[in-house]
Amino acid sequence: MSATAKQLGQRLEQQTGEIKTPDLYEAIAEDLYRQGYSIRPAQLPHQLTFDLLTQLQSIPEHEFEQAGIGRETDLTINQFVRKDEIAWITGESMAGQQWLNWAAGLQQHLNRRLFLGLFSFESHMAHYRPGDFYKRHYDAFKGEANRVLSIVVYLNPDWQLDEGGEMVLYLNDDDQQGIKVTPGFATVVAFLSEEFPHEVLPAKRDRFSVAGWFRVNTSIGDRVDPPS
Ligand SMILES: O=C(O)CCC(=O)C(=O)O
Ligand SMILES: [Fe+2]
Repeated sequence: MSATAKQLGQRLEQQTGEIKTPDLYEAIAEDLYRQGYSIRPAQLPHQLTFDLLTQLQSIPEHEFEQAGIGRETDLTINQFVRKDEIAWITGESMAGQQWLNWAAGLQQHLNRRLFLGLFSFESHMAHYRPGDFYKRHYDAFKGEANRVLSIVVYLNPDWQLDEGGEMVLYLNDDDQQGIKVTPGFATVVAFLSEEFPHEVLPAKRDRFSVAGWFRVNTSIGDRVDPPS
């Protein structure tokens, strides 16, 4: 291997291998500061990723629910928009708890570095069967001050490029091309919820992921929002 190819290999490895958790938090903070989103291939701790996959695959089919659109009372199920199935993470499983701890660490880091004022976190596991999709959408709407930061991690070992299932992150309303993210093992994506429309393309195989949203505290008077 020539020196340059070797250097390139090393650089790629640095960009795509597992890195220490504080370094990953900082890398995400810097990406968000610079561009409002962060794409970090294969960088979530691999043991955590593996444990989440094992946990997800152990959930009985009947505990998954058809994913809806919108919040609580106005939640609607629209199979033309999304077709995945989800299970909320409550921290009852060891892997779920470790994930919530990881996310709490990220929340703290981002609040310190970027003053985002993130206040609470909600998260679910998702299963997209072959052919499932989630059409272009925003996770939050401007001015509603609820979901501020979205995060998605992918749990799929050996994902091949021709298996589809990419998440396409669009940089604004007019962007029709977007950035395609392969849902490969331990890849982390974070983005400002109000700024980036995105979609999930259908895949040829089962696609497993964890998605989460950080909220700010929007309580007014004694109306508590978020509820927990
Ligand atoms: O799984 C993904 O890549 C993104 C999922 C998503 O956009 C969502 O659940 O809101
Ligand atoms: Fe989304």
